Amino acid sequence: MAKIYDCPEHHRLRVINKVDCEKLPTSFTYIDGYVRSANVPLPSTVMFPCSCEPGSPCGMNCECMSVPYYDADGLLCTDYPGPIYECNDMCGCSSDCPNRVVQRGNIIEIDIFRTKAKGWGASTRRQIRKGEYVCRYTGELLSNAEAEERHSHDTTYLFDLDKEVPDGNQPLFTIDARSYGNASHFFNHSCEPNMVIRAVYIDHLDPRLHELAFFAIRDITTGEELTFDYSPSADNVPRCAYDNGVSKFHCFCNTPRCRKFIF
Ligand SMILES: C[S@@+](CC[C@H](N)C(=O)[O-])C[C@H]1O[C@@H](n2cnc3c(N)ncnc32)[C@H](O)[C@@H]1O
Repeated sequence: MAKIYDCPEHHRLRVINKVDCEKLPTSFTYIDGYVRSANVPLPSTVMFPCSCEPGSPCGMNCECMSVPYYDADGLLCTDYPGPIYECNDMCGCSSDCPNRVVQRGNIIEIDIFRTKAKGWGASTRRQIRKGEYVCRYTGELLSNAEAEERHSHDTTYLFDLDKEVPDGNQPLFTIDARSYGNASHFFNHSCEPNMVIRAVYIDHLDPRLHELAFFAIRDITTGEELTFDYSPSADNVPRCAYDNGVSKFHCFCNTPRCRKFIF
């Protein structure tokens, strides 16, 4: 009973259901950017330009490349865990600068498909190289308090903007992808994922409001499900902590190193 339909309202997403008669929920609206709550300020606009030759791409001597986030092909150096500072509107460098990746937008076409045990999931329509940028995490930009109040029972669509928040401190803002978002709304959890998420700064340097972008951490084959680890620090938590009932979300990622629970 394979059903495949193009979703004009969901941009380039193609929806495939070979499992049941479920259709994509109409409560979800596709957006590539953000819906900003009144409680979220605009980011502070302080930016620093690099000093590269106008019109040419940055070279390895440029101060913005002193931490090489990307290689010459625009692939993320996946061992680098920190935030990425891309060249911005004040920089003179050209649009093909290797330090302008996320800002060029995503070019990977993604299918939404019905999984057997995890609801909807997302897969790639073409091969993705290790380090390749996949897409941003988009949705409603809320204050952390607003997000907690809305979804205290199920936080799986919430992404705290906490990449620069010291351990133990609360982030100020959160992205909620439950009702608005792009293909990342459908990214499921895996204990052995094929993507990571990184903080990215493009047109501002406000640490409270960094962007979030997904990158492949290994080569991904055509048709493969796109996944990330919802709880990466849980790798260090002994399984007995889950067995003792601390966690409640069962994981069906079905990978050899599955932790059995998402969190
Ligand atoms: C952010 S949503 C992902 C998209 C979702 N599958 C859907 O149908 O819209 C997170 C939800 O997907 C399901 N999910 C994601 N990863 C899972 C996994 N590894 N095992 C079981 N359920 C999973 C859970 O229901 C979770 O609350």
